[in-house]
Amino acid sequence: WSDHRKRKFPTNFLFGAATSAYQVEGGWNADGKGESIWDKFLHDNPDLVADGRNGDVASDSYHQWRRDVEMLRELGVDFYRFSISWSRVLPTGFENEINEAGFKYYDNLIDELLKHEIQPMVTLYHFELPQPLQELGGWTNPLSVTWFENYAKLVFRRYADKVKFWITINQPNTVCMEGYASGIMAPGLNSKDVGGYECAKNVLLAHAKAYRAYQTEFKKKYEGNVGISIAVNWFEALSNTTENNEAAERARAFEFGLYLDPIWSKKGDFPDLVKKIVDKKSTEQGFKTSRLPKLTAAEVKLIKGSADFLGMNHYTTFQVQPSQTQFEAPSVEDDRNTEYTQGPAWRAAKSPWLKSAPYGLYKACLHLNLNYDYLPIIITEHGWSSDPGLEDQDRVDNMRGYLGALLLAMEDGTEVKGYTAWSLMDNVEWIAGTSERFGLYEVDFESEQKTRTARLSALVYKHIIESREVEDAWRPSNLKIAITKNDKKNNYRVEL
Ligand SMILES: CCCCCCCCCCCCC/C=C/[C@@H](O)[C@@H](N)CO[C@@H]1O[C@H](CO)[C@@H](O)[C@H](O)[C@H]1O
Repeated sequence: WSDHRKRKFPTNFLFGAATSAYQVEGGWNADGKGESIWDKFLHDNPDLVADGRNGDVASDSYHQWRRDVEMLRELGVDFYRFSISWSRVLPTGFENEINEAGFKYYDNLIDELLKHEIQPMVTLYHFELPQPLQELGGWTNPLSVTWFENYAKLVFRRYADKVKFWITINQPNTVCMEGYASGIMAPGLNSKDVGGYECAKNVLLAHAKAYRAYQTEFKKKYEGNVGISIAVNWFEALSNTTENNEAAERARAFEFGLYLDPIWSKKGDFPDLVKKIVDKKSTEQGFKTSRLPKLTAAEVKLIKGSADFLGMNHYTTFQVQPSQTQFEAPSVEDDRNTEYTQGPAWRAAKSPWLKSAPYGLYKACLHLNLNYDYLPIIITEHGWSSDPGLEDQDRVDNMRGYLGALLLAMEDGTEVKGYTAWSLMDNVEWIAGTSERFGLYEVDFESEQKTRTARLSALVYKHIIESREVEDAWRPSNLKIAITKNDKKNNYRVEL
């Protein structure tokens, strides 16, 4: 695990930084933008936000996008992962009413990126459904599959010539289980028994329809890649007992297998383990049909193989044992029956769920290799939360630890094509507001321009990108960052 051989990222490995629309853009109702579920959720529940800062203004990227691109140039990244706000371009969610001013914002951003040879990696859906669609049931309505497909096609049509990396949906696990089951994210539904699973089915179908549409209409001409980002944190047994090993297997199946298996497993469909548990409990609980919806043979076929790459969002590791308390039933929690802890000695970030355990990334990568036949991966998010402050040594240590683990996983056969730091800048961390800072750049939320200043981690990341290696002892002489010409900039056409 820790020999001292020098390992380097290959020259065609891509480095990037990420944000999402609600978290950075602000301009929540500017120039004809419609209301999204996050606008409504936090306007209706202001007390939910830890420090009261919601996404109304956020980091003001709606106006500060030139500075954002300048920061990306300072870092020397190959690509910028950002999301399009569905409500900004289609205020009602439907394609009959297009907000040209909203599209203009993304036109400007994309053109500015390309002008500086930074590739746009566009996420079509990062947690923000247009509110009018939520009022029709949101992702629990089977029509959501068509709503998303139509929206995706419209955006593909507009940008297929400029955007070569697409992510359909960010973290279906979060969208469904935190939005519809636990309700701690928008739209805040508490449908612990059925809603989360219905959402999972529809989100997967929506993703697959968008993928197939790209294949049919755009792939040949534009040769872009379409993937999906899934939260793949690592879940392992708290100790080596049969009960704990089985609980860890359940955690992996419910937390990410539910979304990975239908796309990448040999037979497609939801994991057998999840089907077996939910089907059995549903019968015992008096349901006539399983709370886990069935995928028809045609749906299994549609979803299977519907991605050019896995966008892996990885932050941390959880140690798993069977739940020590009885969950309310019926519920996803009761189905999964797990309890998570984290190593007491692991360094803790500002977010209560986030501790540093780089070996977990290595194990997760090997797990994916073994179970999903060496699928191509781009790390589409990894990051660390802190208090404000420019000397973020913890973030630096975390990034170095995880990039070191990634190099080992690649050496051991994992097909990783790129890495994305979350986040380019401080932003609205959902209900944590701005109380948890994830940025390589600090944002002064009190200032008029939402002034951005490079942290130590920005300089270290820049050095890693330039040198393509992780040097623990490297430190800049000061915290000034400037744009350097990078002749070796990657040509983004990655072979997947
Ligand atoms: C003894 C302590 C044990 C702590 C156990 C806590 C149990 C918590 C239960 C699980 C909670 C899961 C938390 C994991 C969350 C991340 O995977 C998720 N937040 C990643 O989402 C992306 O992360 C960014 C930073 O949070 C976010 O800003 C971005 O929008 C998301 O795409």
